[in-house]
Amino acid sequence: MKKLIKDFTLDELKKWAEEVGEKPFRAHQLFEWLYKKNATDVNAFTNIPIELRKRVGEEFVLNSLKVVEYQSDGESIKFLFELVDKNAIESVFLPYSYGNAICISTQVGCRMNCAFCASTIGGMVRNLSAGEMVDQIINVENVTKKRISNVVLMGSGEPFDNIENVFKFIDIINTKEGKNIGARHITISTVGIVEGIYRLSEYPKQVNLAISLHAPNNQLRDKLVPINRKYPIEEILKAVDDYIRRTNRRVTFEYALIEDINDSIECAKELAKILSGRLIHVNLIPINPVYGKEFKRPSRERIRDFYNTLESAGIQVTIRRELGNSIDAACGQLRARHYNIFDK
Ligand SMILES: C[S@@+](CC[C@H](N)C(=O)[O-])C[C@H]1O[C@@H](n2cnc3c(N)ncnc32)[C@H](O)[C@@H]1O
Ligand code: SF4
Repeated sequence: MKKLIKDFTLDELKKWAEEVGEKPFRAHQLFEWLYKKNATDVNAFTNIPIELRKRVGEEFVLNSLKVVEYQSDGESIKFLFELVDKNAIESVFLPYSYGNAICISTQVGCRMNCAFCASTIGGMVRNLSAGEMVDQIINVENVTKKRISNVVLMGSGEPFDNIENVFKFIDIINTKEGKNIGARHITISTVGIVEGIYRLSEYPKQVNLAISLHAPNNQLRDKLVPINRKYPIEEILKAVDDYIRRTNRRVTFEYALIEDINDSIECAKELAKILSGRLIHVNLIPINPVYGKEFKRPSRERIRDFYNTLESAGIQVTIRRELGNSIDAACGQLRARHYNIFDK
């Protein structure tokens, strides 16, 4: 079976070149075509000898994704891709004033079972490889004709449930000869897998960390985020403190606001209390309604009151700019609809 060429780091591709009797600089040339020029057809590699081009074509898949559909709301664009094995994944292109961001998927589905998330409907199918994550960037750039400067791992899947491939992906996109995307422009969002947070503290690249908290106490979080029973809030905060101590980097806490569930002033006060004194920032996300789930978005006033309570308690807080609401933006919805997962 053919391998995906974007699963290879530069060093691995150099090794491959040597194994087939070529000079290591050929790997640099291949990287240039794949990541600087976003080429997906081996015939375009004009500075590579024809024999070697033939070999690359025989041994490797150059593009692992097919664009099935994309929807735009005038700003963001949501993509549905088909993988070589016919599974489907989503990515979202988000233009910001500071540059273009992409929200990528790290798994087909997710096994964490969060109550309000469409990604987990239908369960976890498989991990994505590093190259399949890289290809989300390449394909979105090729369709939009825009360069991506920021990457958030906030699509379907739990990045720390697929940590080796995620670190390899970061290596490939961060490499100067690859996409050359700065580590500080890459954000990993986790449901709070504690071992992953400790691994990230030791990871040499300065990527950002976001924690999906969504509740100020274990009683409520157990219901919304079932993996909390394994990794309760106090264990997550311990790991976050360790991360901040070692990296001196600010951590973001994501809090999806759900009407009458976690949006009371009491919840805001409790949240401020457990987070205060840390180098952190809270990002409030008014929940995206998910087909078949009962959760509702709070009123503007209630969101504002929650925000004000945190701010007056000295917590740095923002409300997420709502891009892509009209396009099934809640992660996993496009894919779930594609496969009629909602009806199963
Ligand atoms: C889809 S997850 C992927 C990354 C990782 N698994 C996590 O939970 O952080 C990215 C973010 O989207 C949030 N999310 C999931 N479903 C949502 C919904 N219906 N509305 C708003 N945010 C949602 C998650 O809680 C998380 O903060
Ligand atoms: S919110 Fe994240 S961890 Fe939870 S089910 Fe969705 S993708 Fe998985």
